[in-house]
Amino acid sequence: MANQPVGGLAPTLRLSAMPRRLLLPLLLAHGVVVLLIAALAFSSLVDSRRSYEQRAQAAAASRASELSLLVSAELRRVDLALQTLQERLREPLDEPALDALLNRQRALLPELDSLRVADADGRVHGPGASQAGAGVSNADRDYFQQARDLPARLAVSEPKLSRISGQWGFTLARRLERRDGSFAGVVFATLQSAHFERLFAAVRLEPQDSIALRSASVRLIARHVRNGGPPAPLGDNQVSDELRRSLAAQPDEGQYRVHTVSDGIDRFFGYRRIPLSGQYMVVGLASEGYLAPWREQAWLTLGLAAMALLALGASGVAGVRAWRNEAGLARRLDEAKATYQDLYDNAPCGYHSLDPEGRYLFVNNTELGWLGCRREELIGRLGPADFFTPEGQALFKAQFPRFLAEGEIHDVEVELLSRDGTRRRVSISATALRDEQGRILSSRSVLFDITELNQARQALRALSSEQSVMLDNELVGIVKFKGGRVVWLNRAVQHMLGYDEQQILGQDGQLAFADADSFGHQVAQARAALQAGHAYRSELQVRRKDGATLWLAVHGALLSPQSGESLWILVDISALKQQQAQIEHLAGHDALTGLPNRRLLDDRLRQALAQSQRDGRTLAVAMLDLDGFKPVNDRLGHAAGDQVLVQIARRIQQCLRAVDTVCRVGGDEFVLVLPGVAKDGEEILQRVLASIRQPIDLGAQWGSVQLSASLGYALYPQDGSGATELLRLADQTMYRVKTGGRGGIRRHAG
Ligand SMILES: Nc1nc2c(ncn2[C@@H]2O[C@H](COP(=O)(O)OP(=O)(O)OP(=O)(O)O)[C@@H](O)[C@H]2O)c(=O)[nH]1
Repeated sequence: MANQPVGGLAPTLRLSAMPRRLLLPLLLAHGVVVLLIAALAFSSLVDSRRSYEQRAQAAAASRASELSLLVSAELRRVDLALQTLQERLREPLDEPALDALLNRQRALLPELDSLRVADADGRVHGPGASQAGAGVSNADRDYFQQARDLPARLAVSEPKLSRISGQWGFTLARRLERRDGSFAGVVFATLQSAHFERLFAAVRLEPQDSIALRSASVRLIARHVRNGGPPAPLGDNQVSDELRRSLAAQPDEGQYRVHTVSDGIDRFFGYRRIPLSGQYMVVGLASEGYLAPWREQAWLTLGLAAMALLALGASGVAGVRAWRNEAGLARRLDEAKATYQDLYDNAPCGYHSLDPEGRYLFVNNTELGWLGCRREELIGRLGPADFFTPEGQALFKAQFPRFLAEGEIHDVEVELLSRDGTRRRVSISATALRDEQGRILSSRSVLFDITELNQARQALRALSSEQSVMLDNELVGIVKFKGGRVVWLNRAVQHMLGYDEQQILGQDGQLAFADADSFGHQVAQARAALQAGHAYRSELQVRRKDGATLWLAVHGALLSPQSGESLWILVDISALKQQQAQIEHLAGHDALTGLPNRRLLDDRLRQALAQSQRDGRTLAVAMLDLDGFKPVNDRLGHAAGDQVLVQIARRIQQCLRAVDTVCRVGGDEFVLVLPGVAKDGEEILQRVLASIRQPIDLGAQWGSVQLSASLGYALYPQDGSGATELLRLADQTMYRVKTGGRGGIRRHAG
């Protein structure tokens, strides 16, 4: 099963997918908007251009109409003149009169190239006619024939090159009739193309606009293009097909658009037929001029569209960058999510979220491992309480109301029982997530495995209790000093010293010492050792509260140089000391009689010698051997012999002074050391022998015995100077007594 998303992080992390999903629609939307703007701009421009074109065509038609009126007015004036002449010439005039009449009329029409009359044969009359073309017949001219054949109408010629002036123009003519109505010729006026060209030049035009006057058969009469262009092919009837088609459909007026062949310029044309002459006024407005505002508008529109597209492009780029950034952010968020998921799942603690019924919503891998379950076995089905031991469940029940009330619990310790029966002690802390009404929606918990901690804690507890027992024992005193004052002590110390705790706390320890000097001496020694980093060991004889003394083995160590705390262990070694004394006593004394033995004799004798050497007084060393002791043993037994020895020893002691020493050095041999004897000390020795000779009562079992002793002695410094020598001399002397009959006393005699 795939890892579930980390509970609280999941909603945030899911946002990261949104920009990626939206990118394509966003780009498409950008594309649509771009197309829309382009389409709008295009459509606007097309509409606008069409409008400009329509306006151009309308303007062309309008201009054509205006100019046709202008030309028509010109022609009408000429026609009026022709009609006037028509009337006046009903009566034949002689040449001079005719010339005068024509001149008067011509003076009124300066635009005319010529105003003449042709007789019925076509011969021209009038001013300048004879010079210009005498004898020439105009009877072949179209206007002549028209005027002759159509009496009521103004005859209009096709454009022609004047035979007289050599200029292009056309002729208007009227029939002349005599009074009887017979044909008398024609009166005709010629207008030069140049006149119309000048007329047209006065019209305000754009540079490439054109104005043309064409005959009824569309031959070019006059043409004006403001900025010139190729020479006009006057008299030519080469026109565009569009014009011909338009004229076929609309002979009086119309519009069309065409690419002018002669100068290659695109124009909107309007034409208007001049009713009087049947000629056509054709005005061409160059698209370049007429569409100039549209072009400006087009540029403006295109500029705005371009700016809009740029802005859109920029926003698109920014959007893509933002997406990239967001994609990067999403990737980082995904990585962070993976990291957190990993942390969540593999954290060294258990995490879970529960629904309000206490069932798992989320659980991490660590906790799953603890429970020995798969995630799908738990989610929505079981809760952690299902894995608690009965004690844990009881604790959970007890804690749950508090959790509901406070919304959190901390460090509740329970035991989890995994599927395989493994017990694991965990510490649970949980917080509740509530809705606005305060109802619990879910809870989040963290569980720490404290199995080892608990074991350590139990071990520590056991150790602590062991330590308490140890510390609280009655035998080993433990006391802690800080700053030279007792800050803690155990009961053993109280028992040892006979003080209660409060009497010792805060004291410096002097109360256990007999005097301030010995205390000060100990403190100085201990301080020196501790400051040198050593433990301090010593055996001290201290004084109890009741005045009794006891021996303590003291072991002190500095706990912390910074705090100056030291711990002291006190062991009551009074009994040990006593035993030591006994052992030492035994080592130096005879076990049966309690008298010093030979080992101690050496010390005592040397001490006595030294003393005698110092004070110059006489030292007597005597060797005493019982007489007939063996028979006591033999007769009464060894035990009786022992009793005899004990009593003899006591008697000797009783005879001696405190400064004297009696040692048992053999079975029934004794050495007596008598320092500072007056004369030779024999008096004391005699008293000893007398004491020995008294009957010895051995009780009902053995009765009494009576013994004597032989004693030989030597004096220091008179007889010898060293201990060995004195002993040897005394021994030799005693043997002499023995051999001399026993039971006597004798001094070594040189
Ligand atoms: N009961 C007893 N007898 C001991 C002890 N030490 C030695 N003896 C005995 O003391 C006796 C000493 O021998 P001797 O000195 O020859 O005995 P004596 O009978 O006094 O002889 P003289 O010195 O020659 O008079 C021996 O029999 C030892 O066995 C002891 O501690 N207790």
